[in-house]
Amino acid sequence: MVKLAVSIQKHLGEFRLSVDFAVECGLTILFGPSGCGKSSILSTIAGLLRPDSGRIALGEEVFFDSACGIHVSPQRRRVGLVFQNYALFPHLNVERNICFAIDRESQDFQRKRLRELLALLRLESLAHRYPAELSGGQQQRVAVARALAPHPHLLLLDEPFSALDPELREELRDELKRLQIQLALPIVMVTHTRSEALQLADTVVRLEFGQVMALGSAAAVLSPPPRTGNNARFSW
Ligand SMILES: Nc1ncnc2c1ncn2[C@@H]1O[C@H](COP(=O)(O)OP(=O)(O)OP(=O)(O)O)[C@@H](O)[C@H]1O
Repeated sequence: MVKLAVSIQKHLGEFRLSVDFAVECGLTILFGPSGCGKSSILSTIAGLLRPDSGRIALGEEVFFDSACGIHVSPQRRRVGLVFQNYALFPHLNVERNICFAIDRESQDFQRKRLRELLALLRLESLAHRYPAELSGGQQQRVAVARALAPHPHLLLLDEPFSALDPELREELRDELKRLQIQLALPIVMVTHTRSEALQLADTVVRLEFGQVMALGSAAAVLSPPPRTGNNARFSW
């Protein structure tokens, strides 16, 4: 199985991120309270944020290694990233939002890949709608289709369900799990919702104050909180 290994340090103003973890690829959840460094970790894996030092590798592919002077550009990492707000282009319809991310080998290739992605994310009937004409869940599916378009080796999701109502969250969690299994694609997802982590995770990395506090199965890492302490910051 491919392993994602992240061992990095980064100063962000007063905040110090210092994490060292390796996960077998499946669905990994980065879990922790607001401000603990989850999104910053995703950004370093995607290549949008450069660590001060350390190493990031996915299997044999080294994305970053300060000791060897390696910093692969985001475009060359083959990492798909879905932001919290989905970041769709408002002036492009669903089809064109997705096509934007498909390698332009040929028109036939592009049409074929577009059909595959529309079917995979169940978006066929929405292909000509604009983002403003879609529900939050539909926008999220378009964002995932766009992230998958260039055949990434890793998919990163930053709180993908945060804007959705509870019923839709449940449905889309199931869809995500289906996708992950169907595509055998490693996924790293950020959440601070415990139920989400319990339902989805093969591995949970629990973070606090820019550091890894625990790593393991969801059941092991997310055991019920003690009665005292400041766990109120988590969504238990
Ligand atoms: N460019 C920056 N300059 C200074 N501080 C930053 C910068 N980016 C992030 N930070 C700080 O780094 C810390 C970690 O931020 P990050 O967004 O990674 O946390 P998070 O766990 O994803 O939070 P949330 O769950 O609220 O999205 C925060 O304290 C944040 O204020």
